[in-house]
Amino acid sequence: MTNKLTLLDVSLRDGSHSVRHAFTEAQVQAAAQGLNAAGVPYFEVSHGDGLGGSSLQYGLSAKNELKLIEAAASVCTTSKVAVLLIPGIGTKYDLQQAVSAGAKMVRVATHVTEADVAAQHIQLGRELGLKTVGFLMMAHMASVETIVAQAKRFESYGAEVVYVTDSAGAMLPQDVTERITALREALSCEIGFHAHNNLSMAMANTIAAVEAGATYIDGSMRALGAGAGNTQTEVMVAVLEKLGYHTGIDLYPLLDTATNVIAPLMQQPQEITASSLILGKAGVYSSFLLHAQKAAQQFGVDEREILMRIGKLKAVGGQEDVIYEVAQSLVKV
Ligand SMILES: CC[C@H](O)CC(=O)C(=O)O
Ligand SMILES: [Mn+2]
Repeated sequence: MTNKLTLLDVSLRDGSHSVRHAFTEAQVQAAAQGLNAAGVPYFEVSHGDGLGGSSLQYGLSAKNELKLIEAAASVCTTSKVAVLLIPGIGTKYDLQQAVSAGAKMVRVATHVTEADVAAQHIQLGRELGLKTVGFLMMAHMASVETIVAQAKRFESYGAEVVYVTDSAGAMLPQDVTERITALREALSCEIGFHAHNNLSMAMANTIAAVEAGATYIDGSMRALGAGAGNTQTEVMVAVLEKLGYHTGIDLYPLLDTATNVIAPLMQQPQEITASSLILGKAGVYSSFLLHAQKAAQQFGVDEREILMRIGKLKAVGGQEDVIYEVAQSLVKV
């Protein structure tokens, strides 16, 4: 088994949820400069919900994401800019625009049982010469057999890497090991893993993933991401190197960027709060957290109750409007 890993930093995309999609060009460019100096192979830039996500349903972006992609790409000599594309939110046209702005990788994301909606977008990624990745979200909601079947679809469309995505931060190391091992056995392409820290399992799950054969791993600086955030990139580099893996990343420029660029822009500490813990416990999409907080305030109800109900309803990405319906139903008359 190889000990070489490819790290992808999601601070400037998953972190967009945490700052309510308010990144500026200057912030993105400063972070991009640091990631490039550290030799991080790929980093993602876009609205938190991917290309085309800026909307009332998901939250309006302060700045045009194409300008953010351009600002990032213009300072990269070795690192490559990645974009997330959720079919139905982003379009093929959005992807073409992102490529003109400098994107070199696309991650086409679907709910874990809906890989079939990604065929055209994955094919387009390959036609455009992008590194093309399939991203199976809410992976805790499907059995190992289902994930394998869905991942095979991504691979058949042309995905070069398939990710297991723990969107709700609900998985335990054993769940990760089972899923990555099964994909490793069933697929020829590389396997990736994306964690959320809602149950404080992000690093443990990341280690389980690489030990089971994942070679693409996500993280975010200072853990800046939805819910309790992601595996912390700078910590992950130190831990993985200590375990004998090779990331090719220079730790000091990464630490400087986390300290001087990311920490000052954070709107709240990236910690495990009562509500982010409930995300993990109930298996709720991490990006629902701030929407649930807003709905709880608006209707005067307990945000933990909203999240528990959302978990029972098995709501998935794209159903943010259900959060407000649930909040309203909890109002005592
Ligand atoms: C809303 C898209 C989502 O944030 C993608 C992702 O990072 C995940 O599912 O964890
Ligand atoms: Mn995420």
